[in-house]
Amino acid sequence: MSSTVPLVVRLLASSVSVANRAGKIVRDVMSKGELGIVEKGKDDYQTEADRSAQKCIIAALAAQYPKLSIIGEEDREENEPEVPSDWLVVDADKEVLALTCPADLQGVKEEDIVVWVDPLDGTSEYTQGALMLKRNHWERWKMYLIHPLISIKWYLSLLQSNYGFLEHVTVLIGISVNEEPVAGVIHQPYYKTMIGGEKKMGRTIWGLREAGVGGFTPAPPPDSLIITTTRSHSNPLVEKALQVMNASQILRVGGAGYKVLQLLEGKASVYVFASPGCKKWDTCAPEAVLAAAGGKLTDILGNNYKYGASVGKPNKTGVLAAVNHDLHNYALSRIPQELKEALANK
Ligand SMILES: Nc1ncnc2c1ncn2[C@@H]1O[C@H](COP(=O)(O)O)[C@@H](OP(=O)(O)O)[C@H]1O
Ligand SMILES: [Mg+2]
Ligand SMILES: [Mg+2]
Ligand SMILES: [Mg+2]
Repeated sequence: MSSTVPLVVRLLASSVSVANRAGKIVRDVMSKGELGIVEKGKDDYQTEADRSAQKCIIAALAAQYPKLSIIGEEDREENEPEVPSDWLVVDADKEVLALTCPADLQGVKEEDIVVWVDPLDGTSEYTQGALMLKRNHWERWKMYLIHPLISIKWYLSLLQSNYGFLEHVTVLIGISVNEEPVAGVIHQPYYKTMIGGEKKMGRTIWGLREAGVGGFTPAPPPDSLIITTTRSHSNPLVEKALQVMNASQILRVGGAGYKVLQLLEGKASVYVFASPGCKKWDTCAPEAVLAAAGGKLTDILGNNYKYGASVGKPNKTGVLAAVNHDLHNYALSRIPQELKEALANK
């Protein structure tokens, strides 16, 4: 890899390749069927896929960039055992390597960078997707017994709905400099495309400040106000903020990464989550990619989160994001003062 390429660009290119490998780990754990679920707290789970994908990302990046600060969602063991050699990805995405680095980031050193890693965003959807897949095998056989034609149709529709859950899962790598997210990767392990009649699993979306975004086709926001929000972590405050938006539709999906993808692809106008619960690793990469596409992610009060190594990890005052600044302003103007205060005083 050419050392004339500025560090931030090289690190983003490496992160794209590492996220692809981590996505394969996420799929492999699911196919083996042994999820190894651990309950970390209320509505907060971890699986073997979260643990292994994080080990892969951190080991691969630390081996190439030893002075980086890397913060991952999952706890690390005191003496981490060595990872399999094929997890130590050294490739770097060629398209990203060719990007022009913003002038003020050209001299950035490893010591100036904090990388936020969410090895698997949407763990609830990952575990529920697995459960439904298991149930479907049984459902399939039951339906074959009843009527072969009906069963094929039903089975296909059931498969689609399961597949929909797994599509919410993403791998997030966010790169911050001077506390600000400047670049990021959102990898979607279960995104399916057909290339020349062959099925390809997974896609990787990236963004770099001033250079733009890649890995997908951006689309304008929908004509009417469509909100995207949590599927598995709602509460009365979250619902109150949804009511005041006066939206034509509310989409309830998993993961901060997936909700931001919905904004970028024109499926939703605004992402509203008026509650603590998300952490810096949930929002660093999505915020960077969204900003590179001209959008904005803040807390519910309209303030930016900071991503330095010593900041508190929880995003206590929620998330408000939109694909452009006008929509963000509109959504912010709809949030009543008492709701802002309720979150600020939590
Ligand atoms: N009340 C809560 N408790 C724990 N985690 C929460 C939470 N609310 C949101 N999160 C975390 O924020 C991310 C997005 O949440 P949601 O899908 O509900 O929008 C998820 O990340 P992970 O899946 O990486 O843990 C989720 O765990
Ligand atoms: Mg989690
Ligand atoms: Mg997450
Ligand atoms: Mg996670």
